[in-house]
Amino acid sequence: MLHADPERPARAAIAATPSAARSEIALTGVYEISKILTSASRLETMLANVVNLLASFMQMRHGVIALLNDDGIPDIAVGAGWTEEADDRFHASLPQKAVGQVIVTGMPLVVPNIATHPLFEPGDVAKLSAGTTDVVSFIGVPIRIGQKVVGTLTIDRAHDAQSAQRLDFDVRFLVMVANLIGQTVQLHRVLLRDRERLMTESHRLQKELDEYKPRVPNTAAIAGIVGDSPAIRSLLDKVAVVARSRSPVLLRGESGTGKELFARAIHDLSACAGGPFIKVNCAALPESVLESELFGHEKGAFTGAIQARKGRFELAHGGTLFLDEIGEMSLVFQAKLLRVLQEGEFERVGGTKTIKVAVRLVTATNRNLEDAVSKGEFRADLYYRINVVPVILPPLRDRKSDIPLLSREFLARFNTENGRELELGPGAVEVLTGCCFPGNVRELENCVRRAATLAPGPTLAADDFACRNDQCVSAILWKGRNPQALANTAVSLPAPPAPPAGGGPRPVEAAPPEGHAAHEVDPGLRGGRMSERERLVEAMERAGWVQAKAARLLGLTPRQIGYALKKHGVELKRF
Ligand SMILES: Nc1ncnc2c1ncn2[C@@H]1O[C@H](COP(=O)(O)OP(=O)(O)OP(=O)(O)O)[C@@H](O)[C@H]1O
Repeated sequence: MLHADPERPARAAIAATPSAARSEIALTGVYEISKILTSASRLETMLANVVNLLASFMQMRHGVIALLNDDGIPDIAVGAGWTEEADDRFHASLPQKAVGQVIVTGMPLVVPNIATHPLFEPGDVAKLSAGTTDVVSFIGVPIRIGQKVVGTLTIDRAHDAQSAQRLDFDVRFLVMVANLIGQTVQLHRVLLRDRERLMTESHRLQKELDEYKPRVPNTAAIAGIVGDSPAIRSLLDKVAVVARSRSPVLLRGESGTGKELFARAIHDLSACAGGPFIKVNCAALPESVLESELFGHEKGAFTGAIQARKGRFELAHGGTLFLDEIGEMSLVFQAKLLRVLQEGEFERVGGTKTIKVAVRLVTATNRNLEDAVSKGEFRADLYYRINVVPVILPPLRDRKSDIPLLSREFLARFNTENGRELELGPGAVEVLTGCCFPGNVRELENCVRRAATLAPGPTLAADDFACRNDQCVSAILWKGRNPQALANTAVSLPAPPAPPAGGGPRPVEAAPPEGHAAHEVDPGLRGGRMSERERLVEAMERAGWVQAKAARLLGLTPRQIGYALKKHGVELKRF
C-alpha cells in the first residue's frame, strides 16, 4: 500500500486551517490530484496515489476509493490509513450499508458519529474506531460516470468541533475529487474497450494476411518501391492487406529504410487514396509549434497568430495523416494526441469549437517503443492505440539482394537529372553490395548520386565511389566495427557502445571489405578519425537534418547537439 508523502508535511490538513488558507490548500490539492490522474500510470496506481495524497490534505484516519465494474460488482479498491495486510480487503473494510446508500442515492452521506448511526453495524464501528476512543465521523461521496454511480470515495476521521465546523467545505472538496476520479475512470474504460476492439482488428488483419495470396506479383509497381528480396515482397503483401483496413499502422525501422515511402504506399492503396496525404515530423518541431501545427489555431491564440489556421489533422480530413518520429513526442503531448485519436475530435489552439475529423493514421518511429513504455517515457495506452498493425522495415544490410535493383533505379533517375547515360559496371555492383549502409536506402541513394555526378563514364566503376578514395564519411565512421553490432536492430537504434571496461584493449578492428563493411553507432562526437565537426555533419545528413534524430545517432541529448552545432558553426539545412 502507498503511504502519504512525507515530503509534504507543510501541507496542513484542511480541517485544521483558517478558511482562506483552507481554500488555497484545497485548490492545491485538486491541482495535485489532477496531475496524478493525467499521468501515464495504471488506474489502480493513480487511485492509490490520490487517496494517499488526500491523507496529506484532509484530516482523516482512513480513506478508500472503491469502484464497481459495469455489472455493479466490486472491482478496484485502494485505501490509505490501513495496515499493509488490509490492502486486499478494502471492499470488506467498508461499512456496507453506508456505502450502499451512497451508491443507491448517488448523494454524499455525512455521519457525525458512526457509533450511533443506523447505517453502521457494530462490526463497522469496531473496524473504523480501532485504536481510538474519539467519536468517529464518516463522509462518503459517489464517483460517477455521467449519471451512473461507479464507485465511492469514503473517509472517516476523529470527530471534533473543528471538523464539524468545516464539514460542508470538506464534502464539497471530496465531491470535486470524486468528479475528477469519475472522468479518469471513464477515460480508462473507454481505452480498455478500445484496446480490445483494436486487438480484435489486429488479429483479424493478421489472419487475413496469413491467408493472403498476392495478386500483384510485380511488387515494384507499388508507389515507387523498389526491391525484390523476400523481405520486401512479404512487406508489400502486408502493406496491400493493411492498406484496405482503416486501422492505425505503425511503421518501424531504422532511419532511411523507407518508412515515409511505405506510409505513402499505404495511403495510395487505401480507400482514402483520393484524399490528402499529410506528413508531420514530430521530432522536428518544438512542442508549442507542434500543437498548433497539428490542431491549428484561432486568430489571436498567441503572439503572431494574426489569422486562424487549420492544423494538419483538419487538412488530412478524408485522407491519411502520417506522424513521423512519434517516439519523440513528450508525455504531455502524447496525452493530447491520445484524446484526439480516442474521440476523433479536438479544438484548435485558442478555440472552443469542437472539430471532428475522419483521418487514417499512419505513424513511424525508429525508437524501441516497448522500452520507452517500460521506462515510462511513452504512454502504454497511446502505444496500443497506434500499434494495431505494426509493419517492420528491415535494414538494407538484411536484404542486400535489393542493392543492385535499387542502385540501377537511382542511377536511372540521376542520369535523367544529369542528362547522362551512365551504366552500372560489375565492379560498382560489387562495391555497393559489399557495403552495409548504416544509413540504409537513403545512404545508398546519396552514394549513387555522388558517384553518378562525378564519374567520368560511360560506366560506373569501383573506383568511382567515395569509399575507394577515402572520401566516404560513413565508411570512415563505421570502418572496422563489428558487423554483428547492428544485427537485429531493425526496430531500434543500437545503444551507444560502452567504453572498454577497466581500460582494457578495444576489440580488434578488422579492415572492412568493399567500403564501409561493418558498424556500430559511435558513442558521441569525440574520438575516431573524423573531426567533431565531420561527425556532426555526417550524423545530421543521415538524420535528414532532424536534430533530435542526429542526437540519438550520436548518443547525445537534443540540447547537446544544439550546442555542438552552434559551437562548430554548422548551418542548419531547411527542407
Ligand atoms: N524500397 C525503396 N525503393 C525505392 N526508394 C526507396 C526505398 N526505400 C527507401 N527509399 C528511398 O530512400 C530515401 C529514404 O526513405 P524514407 O525517407 O522513406 O526513409 P525513412 O525510413 O522514413 O527515414 P527517416 O526515419 O530518416 O525519416 C527516400 O529517398 C526514399 O525514396
